Amino acid sequence: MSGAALCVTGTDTDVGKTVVTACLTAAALAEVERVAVYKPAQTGVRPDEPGDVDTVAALLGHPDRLTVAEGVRLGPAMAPVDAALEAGGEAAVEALPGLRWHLDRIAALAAEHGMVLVEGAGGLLVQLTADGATIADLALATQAPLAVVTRPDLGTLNHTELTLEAAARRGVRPGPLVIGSWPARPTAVHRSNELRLRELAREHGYAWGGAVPAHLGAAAREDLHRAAAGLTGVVPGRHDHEVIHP
Ligand SMILES: Nc1ncnc2c1ncn2[C@@H]1O[C@H](COP(=O)(O)OP(=O)(O)OP(=O)(O)O)[C@@H](O)[C@H]1O
Ligand SMILES: C[C@H](N)[C@H](N)CCCCCC(=O)O
Ligand SMILES: [Mg+2]
Repeated sequence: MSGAALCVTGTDTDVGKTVVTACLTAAALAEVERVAVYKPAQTGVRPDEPGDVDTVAALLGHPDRLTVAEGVRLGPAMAPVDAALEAGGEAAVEALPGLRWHLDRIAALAAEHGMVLVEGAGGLLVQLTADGATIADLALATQAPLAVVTRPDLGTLNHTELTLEAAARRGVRPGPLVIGSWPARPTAVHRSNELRLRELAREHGYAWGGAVPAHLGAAAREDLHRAAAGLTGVVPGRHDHEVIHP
C-alpha cells in the first residue's frame, strides 16, 4: 500500500493546527482503514509530556487504526533549530534529522497507512532541519496538499494571504483552509474575516474547511467528530494521490 499524505501548517504557532489535525484525522479515518500522524519536529515538551501527536490520539480516544509518530523532540519552546541550539549547541543542530530522513519516515508510514498527516512546527517557513527544510519542502517532495489553519481574529487576513502566497510561490498544492478556533460569541470582525478568508481560499484554490468551535477538546469528542464530518470532503480521498518517494 502507499497512502496519501496531507501536510498541515498554520498562519502562526498556537492557531489550532493540532486540534484541526485531530479533526482531519477523524475525517481520514472515515475514508481509509489506517491513518498515521507524523510530527517531524516537536518542541516545547519534556520527554515525559504528551506531544502534539499524543494530543491528536487522546482527542480521538486512541483509536486502534491510528498510528502516531514523532521525528525529533526538543525541550525548549522554540523553533526546532533554535531549540536544538539552546538544548545542545551546534552539535545538537548538526544531529537534527534532515529532509531525506523525514521523507523516509513519511514513506514508511505511507506504506502501511492509507493516509499520513504531517503537522509542521509553527508556520509555513519555520525551519525543521539544520539545512532549512520546511513543511513546504515536505509537502513539495511528497506532492501532498497543504492544509492551512488560520485564526479568525483581527490580523488574520494579512497572515493568511502571506502564507497562501508563499506556499503558491513554492509550488505547494493547495488543500483545505480551516479556522482553528471559532469563538462562541463571534464579533463583527470574526464574521467579516470569515467571509474574506473564504474568498482567499477560493482565490488560491484551497477548499473551504470551515471553522472548528473554540471549546473543542477531550471533553467534547462528539463535537470533534461533528467538526470532522464537515471536513470529510476536504481531506484527500484514498485514490487522490500517493506519497511520492523521490
Ligand atoms: N478549536 C479549539 N478548541 C479547543 N482548544 C483549542 C482549539 N484550537 C486551539 N485550542 C487550544 O489552543 C492552544 C493552541 O492550539 P494548538 O496546540 O492546536 O496550536 P498549534 O497551532 O498546533 O501550535 P504548535 O505550533 O505548537 O503546533 C492549545 O492549548 C489548544 O488546546
Ligand atoms: C513551541 C511552539 N509551540 C512551536 N512548537 C514552535 C513554534 C516556532 C515558531 C517560530 C517562529 O515563527 O517564530
Ligand atoms: Mg501543534
